[in-house]
Amino acid sequence: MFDANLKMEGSSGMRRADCRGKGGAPGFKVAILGAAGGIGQPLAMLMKMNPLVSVLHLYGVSNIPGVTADISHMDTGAVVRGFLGQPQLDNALTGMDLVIILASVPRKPGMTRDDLFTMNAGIIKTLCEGIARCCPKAIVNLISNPVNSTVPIAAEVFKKAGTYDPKRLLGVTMLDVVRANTFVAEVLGVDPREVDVPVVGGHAGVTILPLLSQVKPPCSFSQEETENLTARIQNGGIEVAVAKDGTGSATLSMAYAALKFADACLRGLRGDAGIVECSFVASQVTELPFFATKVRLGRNGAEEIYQLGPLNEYERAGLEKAKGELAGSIQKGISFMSK
Ligand SMILES: NC(=O)C1=CN([C@@H]2O[C@H](COP(=O)(O)OP(=O)(O)OC[C@H]3O[C@@H](n4cnc5c(N)ncnc54)[C@H](O)[C@@H]3O)[C@@H](O)[C@H]2O)C=CC1
Ligand SMILES: O=C([O-])CC(=O)C(=O)O
Repeated sequence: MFDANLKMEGSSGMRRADCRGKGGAPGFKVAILGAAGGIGQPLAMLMKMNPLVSVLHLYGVSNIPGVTADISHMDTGAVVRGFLGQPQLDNALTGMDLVIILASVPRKPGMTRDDLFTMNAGIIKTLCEGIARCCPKAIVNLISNPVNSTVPIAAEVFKKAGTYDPKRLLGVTMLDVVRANTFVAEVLGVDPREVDVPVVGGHAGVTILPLLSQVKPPCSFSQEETENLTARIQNGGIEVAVAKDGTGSATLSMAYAALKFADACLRGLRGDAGIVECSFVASQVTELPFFATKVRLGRNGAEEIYQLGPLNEYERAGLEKAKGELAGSIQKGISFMSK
């Protein structure tokens, strides 16, 4: 019964799914890798609701048939197809415009994101080799932790394959921005949708650097508010992982943030003007080869990378700490690929 979508690779179920797709709305082809996990399931649902998506490929190593069948019953435009296990990776990726990578292991309380390196580095390498083979022009949204190291790993894989385009590889730090907007709005007593906090650096601990002096609408915070807000934004991941008591890390807010970022990338691909979001990308803003700042998203990915803007003394000190930790995490990713 399920197999409407899984057996579809070469079965009558596939033919049914394809037929339904033929009259589908024009739009982009999106693959989610790790689609049956904690973030993957709600993200798959949100992407199925996104009118910019015409084809949605769900790839993973377990539970893909059920998630695919379930999502495919939603009466929205995107055609959904499931792909289970590494032998189906290439089919999942072929022809994709945007690939969102979640596949990996999340952390538990007491672990740092870096503790995930050993488990996740090899997974990211394999998936990126697939992207280089099957959809080298796709925009890649890399969510799997530790982002500060997985993005350099992905860059090295693409360089090795001769497909590297730094504009198309985007580390997702959107959840830091989402959290910053929410926590700042709480302090200001305003609607979070009216708040815009740039968060720069990377995606772990002190490398997450909210620029509270650049909040829009313009506002000011006491030193105590600045320190508390910065600490809460930097520790947002721990706050959720501790509350989940060992059962996982942030999934629902991350799916929301991933949708927000992927939608911005798709609007950029469509040619919309003025799409600006924060992302961890190859960068010359600092002496480090990768750094998160605001970037302008366009038909080719991150087409323009913005400078940091004026920093106050507290932020300048935060920047030095962030760069110290980031340098090691980036090097760890690069070294993994040179072994
Ligand atoms: N960038 C960010 O802001 C955030 C990143 N994350 C990270 O996102 C990642 C996913 O988190 P969750 O969805 O909560 O984890 P999860 O464990 O619930 O889901 C991960 C999925 O990946 C699949 N998977 C594992 N190995 C795979 C492989 N070799 N090939 C394909 N699929 C594979 C698993 O079967 C599972 O379905 C973690 O690395 C987590 O740390 C989480 C929250 C925020
Ligand atoms: O904290 C974690 O492990 C997951 C994550 O990256 C976040 O929630 O920001």
